[in-house]
Amino acid sequence: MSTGCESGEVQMCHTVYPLHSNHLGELSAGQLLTWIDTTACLAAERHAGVACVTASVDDIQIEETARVGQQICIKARVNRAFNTSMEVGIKVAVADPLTNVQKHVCTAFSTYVAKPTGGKKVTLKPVRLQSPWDHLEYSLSAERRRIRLYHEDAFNNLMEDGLTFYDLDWEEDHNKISTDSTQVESIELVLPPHANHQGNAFGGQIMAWMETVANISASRLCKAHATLKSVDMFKFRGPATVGDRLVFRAIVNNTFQKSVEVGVRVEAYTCGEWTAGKARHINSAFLIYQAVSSKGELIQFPRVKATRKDSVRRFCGAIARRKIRVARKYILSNKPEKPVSHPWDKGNQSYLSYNNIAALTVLAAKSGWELSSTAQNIKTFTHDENDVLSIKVEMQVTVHPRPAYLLLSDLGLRPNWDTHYLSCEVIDATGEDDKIFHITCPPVKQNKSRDFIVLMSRRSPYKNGDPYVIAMRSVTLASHPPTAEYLRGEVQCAGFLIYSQGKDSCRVCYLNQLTSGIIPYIEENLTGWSNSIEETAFGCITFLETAQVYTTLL
Ligand SMILES: CCCCCC(=O)SCCNC(=O)CCNC(=O)[C@H](O)C(C)(C)COP(=O)(O)OP(=O)(O)OC[C@H]1O[C@@H](n2cnc3c(N)ncnc32)[C@H](O)[C@@H]1OP(=O)(O)O
Repeated sequence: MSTGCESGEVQMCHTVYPLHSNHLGELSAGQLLTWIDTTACLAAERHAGVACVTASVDDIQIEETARVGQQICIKARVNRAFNTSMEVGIKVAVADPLTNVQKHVCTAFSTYVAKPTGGKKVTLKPVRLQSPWDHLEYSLSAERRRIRLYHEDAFNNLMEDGLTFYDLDWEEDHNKISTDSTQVESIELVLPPHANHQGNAFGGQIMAWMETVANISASRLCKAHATLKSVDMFKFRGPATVGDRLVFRAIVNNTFQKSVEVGVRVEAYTCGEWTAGKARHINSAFLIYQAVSSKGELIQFPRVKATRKDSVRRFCGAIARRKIRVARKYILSNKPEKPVSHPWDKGNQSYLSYNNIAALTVLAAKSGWELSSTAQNIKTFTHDENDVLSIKVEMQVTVHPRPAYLLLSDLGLRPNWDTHYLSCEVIDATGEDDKIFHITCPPVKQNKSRDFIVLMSRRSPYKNGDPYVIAMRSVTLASHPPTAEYLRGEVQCAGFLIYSQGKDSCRVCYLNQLTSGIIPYIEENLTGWSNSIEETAFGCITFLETAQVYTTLL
């Protein structure tokens, strides 16, 4: 292990030996979590100059598996010191000595608190910022801290909604499974090798034990060897010390299409507390597993049957956590985005119009949409693939599909039902079915108002059963360049598909493949602070049901 360079970075390198791996010869997730925690804590202590404890660990997505014989390199550094706590950023890579190929395993952010000395809290010195990267991480860490400290409130908000906004019987599915057989209980005694010199059990060791029981629980449901894909944000509520008995209880909370969430609760007891049955709840964590079939494909899971009060709470909790995870991933990602707008000129108009319709049709047909809420006649879904997040809102409307199509494709009417639209005017057109709109939207988070230049292409069904399609994507128009008045945003792929459901009823699906220009408008919804998506959908249904009378008169 190196002592770190000038920048305060601490590195740990290991060759993966059989003792670090599972029966498949892959580095065990528990061992990885232990190394991550140790390296990060040492980076924190290097900055603080005193002993530190792990307060919390943000979501970790594990992108690559390391195998026996490969080398793991963990780099950790303090991004920002707050008051008594600091954020440590960790990067893990795996290298194969035979091929020299290096791959990214995961990025993690942990918070460490300097242990009080002589009963007094230790105020940390600020971090010395050198490179532009240091400055970027410094400012992003404040945003991450905000989300971290509100994590519990965000979760509680979503749970309140979850119970009102999720109808467990929304689909008739007789293949739903019970998770009762996935309950696992295990006990560990904290011995000196599991603890630091002050006798506190290492956070990484506790995480490794949690992973062991969670893995057993997930494997029982998968009927295959489960692999840890991600760890939800969690906090260390209180310490465990040498001599404590730690009881771990795991159970599968919910399944998504190709993953399962396992919840693990850890209770600590001294010998006396053990006999008296007085538990200290020191940690709860939620781990996401996947499993591969004998054909090498990811196993698809049936839905979970939640009947008892407790299993309903765990079922809804898993959906709420998934929402927060997805939101965090996209809100905090600072990956550069390629511009999505193409110039709208005579040479490519038909191509852009075709592409507009085709992109929306392909987005709608994708598999892997995860349901996030159900409420009366509205269902919302998310789709998270290759770092692209999309949302879908399905609305049941008692309107013939044709008036719904005419009303929704007249974007000038949209400010009547969608508060995210301030104004919308036609600025160019090649006919009734392909129009360019200039849309303005209200400011979010003290930023300027945004505007969008959007091509709307619409098509009636060619044959019975096809939907009406209204597609939208950004284009650039030389006559309407970005101005100082607005932040110019972009729409990658959005719009409506309207399916007939009998004489006077239709299913309207709104889809949007999110870009950084759109995320600010639904960020609070994604993180559980508002129901703006559902409220807008209610507005849309009411608008269609009351306005249709006018279109039928046309
Ligand atoms: C070598 C390897 C060693 C590995 C190290 C370990 O494993 S240690 C072992 C595992 N970890 C533990 O045992 C820790 C158990 N937990 C605790 O002891 C305690 O919960 C705690 C010290 C972390 C926090 O205690 P309190 O909540 O009472 O303290 P207090 O409210 O004053 O908060 C102290 C600082 O922590 C921050 N803080 C509190 N909870 C937080 C959370 N979930 N995520 C991020 N930061 C948090 C606060 O904002 C504050 O920062 P500011 O002051 O900056 O505003």
